[in-house]
Amino acid sequence: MLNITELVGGYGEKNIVNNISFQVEKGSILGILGPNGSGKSTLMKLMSGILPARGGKIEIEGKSLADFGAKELAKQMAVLPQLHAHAFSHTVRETVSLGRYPHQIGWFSSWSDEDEQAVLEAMRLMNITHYENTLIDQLSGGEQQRVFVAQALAQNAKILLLDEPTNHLDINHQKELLDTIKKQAIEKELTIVSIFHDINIASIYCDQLLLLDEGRIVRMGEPHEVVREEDIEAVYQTRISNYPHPELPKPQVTLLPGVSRQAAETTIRASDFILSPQMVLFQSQAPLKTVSSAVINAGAGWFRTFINRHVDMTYNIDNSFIEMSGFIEELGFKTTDTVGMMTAVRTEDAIVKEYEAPFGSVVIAVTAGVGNAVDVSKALEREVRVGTINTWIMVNGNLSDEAFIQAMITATEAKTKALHEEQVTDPLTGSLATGTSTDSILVAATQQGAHLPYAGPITELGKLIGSGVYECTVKAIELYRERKKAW
Ligand SMILES: Nc1ncnc2c1ncn2[C@@H]1O[C@H](COP(=O)(O)OP(=O)(O)OP(=O)(O)O)[C@@H](O)[C@H]1O
Repeated sequence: MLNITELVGGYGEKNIVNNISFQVEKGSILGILGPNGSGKSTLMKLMSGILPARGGKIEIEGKSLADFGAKELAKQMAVLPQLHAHAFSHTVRETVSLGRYPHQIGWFSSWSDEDEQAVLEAMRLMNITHYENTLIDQLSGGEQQRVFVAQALAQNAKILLLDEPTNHLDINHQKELLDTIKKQAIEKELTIVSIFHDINIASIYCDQLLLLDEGRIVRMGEPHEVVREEDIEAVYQTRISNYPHPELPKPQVTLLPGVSRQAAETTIRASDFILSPQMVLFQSQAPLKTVSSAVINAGAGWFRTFINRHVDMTYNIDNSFIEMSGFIEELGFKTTDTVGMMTAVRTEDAIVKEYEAPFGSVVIAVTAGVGNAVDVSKALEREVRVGTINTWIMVNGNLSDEAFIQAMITATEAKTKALHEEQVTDPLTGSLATGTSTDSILVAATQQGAHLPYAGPITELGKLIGSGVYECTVKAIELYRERKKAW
């Protein structure tokens, strides 16, 4: 375990690092974050003993750094510095072999099998074995970086201090290198401290993060405790936004640019919806922020083309995503820019209406087939039959995340109320239906104009969504029934 207590140090008259205390457990990675000049490299230099501390303690397994001889310390701690000065050129193998110097005895070479194995293993881990006889000077920056990490690994020290290990590396090599380092930390119980400029990568790979500003700790803890909008914005003095990693509980940040091309002013109009037997189509001038349960591009994203495609009742394709993508591309649209839904209902019968309010307006579009409606409270007792009500809520306004979710709740309640009003029953249970078995919903917004933080029925927006979805769903059901009668 590495234990730092009230560490102070700097250059000349000035203390750069002030009163820093933390511990790093075996098998874990601590990431150091902080803006340029915040003292990250100085802290590393103090921890490695390259720069003598002016106050505080650095202990490895309870033993003070000052009590280690140089070679003894090098067996405990390997350092990957930020800059590599080469007085003369070595081959890759020679450079990696330098990592073994703490293990050499006496003045004359005592190269052992263990040394050889450590060098081969380090080159293998960093995937540089094929360069072993190449001169360092002839490698790219990223390749050189992997050689220096290999040198640190060959040292077989229990503590690794890394200053921007992924500097110069492309995204795949960043991942490869950090996967390897993480694996080594876990399997060999290494203690790793690393400086990162990339907050997202640090969040993904580190167990603990330490955020430095002007030589002091602003915050330390697990990534969710440190990668917070307020702290990152204050320390880096830039606007950012937090978002969740799609697969891991590791918060991520993204920049909010100070300069960007002004988005074209966009208004969603019911009159711009095109209804045909093939589909309901709406194309926006600018991308709309969208959350949906569509077949194509479900979830959250920004899209310009919105399709509710008519398919035959018998449509049953294993990979509907690929088939639907083909349909979209054949029409000349881009799948990456399109939200696509399907329905067996006649799409030319879609109900599309526009509702005005002081804040802006909402366009609701509904297709409803209720022949196989479902009483969801009895869903466990009944077999599943396909049926679809597709509801789109498109808002000329700027919605918060809460508003997107509340819009879905409000719309779902309004849909169910419409089914009750129309006395739609579940054909299998005979009770009042609440929806159908594969209903889909979409909320999209221009994110321009009025800020709309909420969309429950207590708000103007919620009132429009509630009454609009109710009205459109009632009309869509009535039209669906008329068509059925006519057949
Ligand atoms: N050898 C030195 N002599 C005097 N001052 C130094 C020396 N090295 C660094 N400094 C100063 O110490 C402060 C902290 O520098 P340090 O390199 O530790 O920051 P850092 O957080 O690693 O920055 P970066 O992200 O730019 O690498 C800076 O103001 C820097 O000018």
